Amino acid sequence: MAARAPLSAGPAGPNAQQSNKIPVTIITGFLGAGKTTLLNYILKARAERHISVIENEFGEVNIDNELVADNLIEKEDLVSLDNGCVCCSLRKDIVKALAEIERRSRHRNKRVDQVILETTGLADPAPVAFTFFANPWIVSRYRLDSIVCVVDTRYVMQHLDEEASGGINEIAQQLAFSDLILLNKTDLVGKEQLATVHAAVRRINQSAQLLECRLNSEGGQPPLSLLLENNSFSVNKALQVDPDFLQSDSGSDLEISDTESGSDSEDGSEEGGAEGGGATADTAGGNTAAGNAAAETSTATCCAHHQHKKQRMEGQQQQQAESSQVTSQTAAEPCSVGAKRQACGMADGESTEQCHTKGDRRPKRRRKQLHDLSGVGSVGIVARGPLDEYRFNMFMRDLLAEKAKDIFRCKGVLAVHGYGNQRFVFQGVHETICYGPSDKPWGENETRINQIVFIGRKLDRKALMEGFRTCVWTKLPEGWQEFQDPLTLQPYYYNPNTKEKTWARPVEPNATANTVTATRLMSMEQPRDCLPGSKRRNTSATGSGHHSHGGNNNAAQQQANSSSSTLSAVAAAAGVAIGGVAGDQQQPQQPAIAAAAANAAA
Ligand SMILES: Nc1nc2c(ncn2[C@@H]2O[C@H](COP(=O)(O)OP(=O)(O)OP(=O)(O)O)[C@@H](O)[C@H]2O)c(=O)[nH]1
Repeated sequence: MAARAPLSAGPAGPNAQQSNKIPVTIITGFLGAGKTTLLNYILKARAERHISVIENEFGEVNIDNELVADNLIEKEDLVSLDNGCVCCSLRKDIVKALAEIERRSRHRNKRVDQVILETTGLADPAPVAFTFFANPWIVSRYRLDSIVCVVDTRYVMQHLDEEASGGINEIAQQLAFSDLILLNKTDLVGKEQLATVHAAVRRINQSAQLLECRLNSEGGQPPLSLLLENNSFSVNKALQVDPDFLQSDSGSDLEISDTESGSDSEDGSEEGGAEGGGATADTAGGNTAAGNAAAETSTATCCAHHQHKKQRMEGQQQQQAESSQVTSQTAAEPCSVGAKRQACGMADGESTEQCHTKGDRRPKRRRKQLHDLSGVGSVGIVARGPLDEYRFNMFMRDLLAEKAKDIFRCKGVLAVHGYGNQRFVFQGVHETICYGPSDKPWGENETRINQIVFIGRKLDRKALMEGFRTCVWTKLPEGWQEFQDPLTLQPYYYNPNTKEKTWARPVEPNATANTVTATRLMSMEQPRDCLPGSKRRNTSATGSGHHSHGGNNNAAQQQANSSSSTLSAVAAAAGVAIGGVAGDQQQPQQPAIAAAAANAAA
């Protein structure tokens, strides 16, 4: 895409350069907080604004694509990253996604005014944000406008308390890095709980703007002007939260090598073939981006060689401690951020990016995020054929009665017997379940494929799959009829020939044998040799692949690739396509689906 038309006429000079860049808003927030609801609200309320969306979903089934698609003007406005988590393994894929957005924009001759990136509910936004400063191609075209964090006021305290002891607290990280924090679902909490959440959030982030809202109801949403284009992301603020924000690490997924500087190869455009073709063409065509990029690359890191002690935030207290520590360092150290800004001739009010055009070092990649979510994983289930409503309700009721605390999130797109073409969307956050019709009906001849994902602790893949199998509607065997108990509405079955009566639905043997399949349990636990302090930290896993969350080692990779039950394979066996780039065949590499599907069948 050639230089983008400015959104508004701005002053000449560096600020004008900034305003020519496409603003990017990162939406973060824990599982089920309301990120997709926010995104859909923005897409509905956007008026003339052309918005492209990057969806990153953990797990191998991408339900959010379905939930967002209806609000897109065109399906090409959505690029999905569904093979892992952007903060761990897919940062390079962000670059590819942006190159893809640009390619489509050029192809359709349609400008993009705004990009919104929705991260997974477990992502640390810091490394994602870092990508917007470390990658020269991105720096030349995009600017990080703000990080918006959505908070589920009903469950946030539970998660803050629960995980603080287990290493990195995902929610605390998300809160700490955000510029705007939306305290959502205020309809589900009382004043006291709201006050507790307010105080807890403020302890973690003193500077972000806080807004209470009800994102799923009209009148409860903040005005768009508060959400987009408010230019509130600040590198200095990010450095206060994490002194390592612009520091290097030893990984390879975002490394900028000498040969890559000033070229687009790092950005994925070279590797991505057609995906990134646009970016390459621009650069080759003498676009100033390459120059900007090289300049930015060479110095983005006048801040990058600050030798702040390696520290990661572990819960609120440490974050606060770091915050004050950094403040004092900034004031005292000759190589503090503030000092560097002056050394670079950067006046107050100038962006860090301008500062970075005068330095002498290129950035290296920020340390790869390491999650340690012991016992947390996800299971995706695909079931062919409509569900029996009663049995599905009972299955979910029993499951949540036993495991609501451990099931952080479940969501799905379902077909239910007796409802014709009506497609259903199923949403669960712990025991809060929402289940209703989707705006998009099933196509007349579309195969009914249910997709559902469970994310949580100690998931029993086999039990989930077998439980779900009992929910699939099957034709009654010869002679049986269905009745309903008038009091409980529970169905029962009667065979007038044999006079048999049963509450359990009679099923022909093997009636559902091949209709239900589940992904392997994708663990989010950090493999031992990737944990801090290990000498065997993997640096080879790059880009798109099937990585477990934070588990980017070869073993995990091999397991993922050879898994006979990945959802892609399952989906292939079921005859559906899942995830990938909506409306485009040029997708990130998928495993050999046919082979995997054969394994799955075996
Ligand atoms: N009661 C209530 N429910 C809400 C509100 N906002 C969103 N929800 C519901 O919360 C559930 C989860 O919302 P999503 O937008 O899918 O959450 P998410 O953060 O995108 O979820 P993940 O992507 O899975 O992490 C859905 O059932 C929403 O309808 C709100 O203000 N009040």
